[in-house]
Amino acid sequence: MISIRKLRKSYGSNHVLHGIDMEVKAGEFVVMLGLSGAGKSTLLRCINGLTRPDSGTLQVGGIDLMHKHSCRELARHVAMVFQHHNLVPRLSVRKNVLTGRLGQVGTLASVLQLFRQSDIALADQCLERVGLAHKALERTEALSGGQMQRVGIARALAQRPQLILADEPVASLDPRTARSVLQYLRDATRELGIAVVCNLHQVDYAREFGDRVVGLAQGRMVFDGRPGDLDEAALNAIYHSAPQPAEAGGNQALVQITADSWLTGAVAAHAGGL
Ligand SMILES: Nc1ncnc2c1ncn2[C@@H]1O[C@H](COP(=O)(O)OP(=O)(O)OP(=O)(O)O)[C@@H](O)[C@H]1O
Repeated sequence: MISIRKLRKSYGSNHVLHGIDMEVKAGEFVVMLGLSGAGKSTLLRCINGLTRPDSGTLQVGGIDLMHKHSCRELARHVAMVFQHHNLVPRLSVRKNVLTGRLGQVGTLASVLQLFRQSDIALADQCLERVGLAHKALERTEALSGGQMQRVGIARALAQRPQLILADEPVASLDPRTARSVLQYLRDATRELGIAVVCNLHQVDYAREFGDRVVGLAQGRMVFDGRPGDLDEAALNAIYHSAPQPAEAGGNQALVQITADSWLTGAVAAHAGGL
C-alpha cells in the first residue's frame, strides 16, 4: 500500500526527515510514535501528497508521488482523519460525511453539492459503522468531541480509501472515548482491509491497537516492530535520542541514551500513556 525508500525532507536548513524506509501492507494498523517535532506529521503529509519530499521514492497505492500525479486520483486511495476533525459545524452530520465523496463526483455536482442516492446510502452506511446513523440529520456542532471524531472517521470511510492517515486523532479525547475511536479505526483495517497509519502520543494505545509500531526520533526511524517488542530500550530509542549529525545514514540511527532524569521521566510518562 505504501512503499517509501530513503525519503528526505527539509524545511530550509531544518532537516526533518533523514532517509525514511517504510512499507505498509493492506489491512495493517501502524502506529507512529515519537516526540513532538520528530517528523511524524511531516511524514504523513508526504504520504498524502500535501508536502513534497526532497528526495527518495514514495509510492502510495501504486501512485508515484515523486512525479506528477492527480490529486483526485490520490484522494481515491488516501483519506485523512485530523486531530480537530476539520468538519463544517453548521452542516448536518450526513453532509459532512458526504464531503468525503466530493473528490469522486464531477466539479459541477461538487460545487452544487448534488449527491447521488448511492452516495447518500454510502454516507449512512459509514455513519452506521461508527454508531452514529441516528445523528445523520443533526447539525454537526451539536455533537460531542468524540462523536465529531467518529464523523471524521465516517467521512474518511466514505472516500472508500485503501489507506487512512490519522494525525493524533485522539489527542483531545478522554481515555474511554479515545479507545472507542481507535477501535473504529482498527475495525476498518480488520473488516474493510484498509491500511491505517496513525500518529499517537500514547504508548499504551500503540500497544493495544497497533499491529505494528514505528518510532521516529529526529527524523529517523529508530524502531519498527510489533507492539510486544516495545520494551524499555525501544522507548529509550524513540523518546530519549540525542541529536544526530545531519548526514548520518537512514534508519541505522545510533541512539545515545543519557541518564538525564527529565528524559527518564518523559519515557516513564509515555510508557504510562500520559
Ligand atoms: N510547514 C512547515 N514549515 C516549516 N517547518 C515545518 C513545517 N512543518 C513542520 N515543520 C518543522 O518540521 C519539524 C517536524 O515537525 P512535525 O510537525 O512533522 O513533527 P511531529 O513529530 O508531527 O510533532 P507533533 O507530535 O508535535 O505533531 C519541526 O521542527 C517543525 O517545526
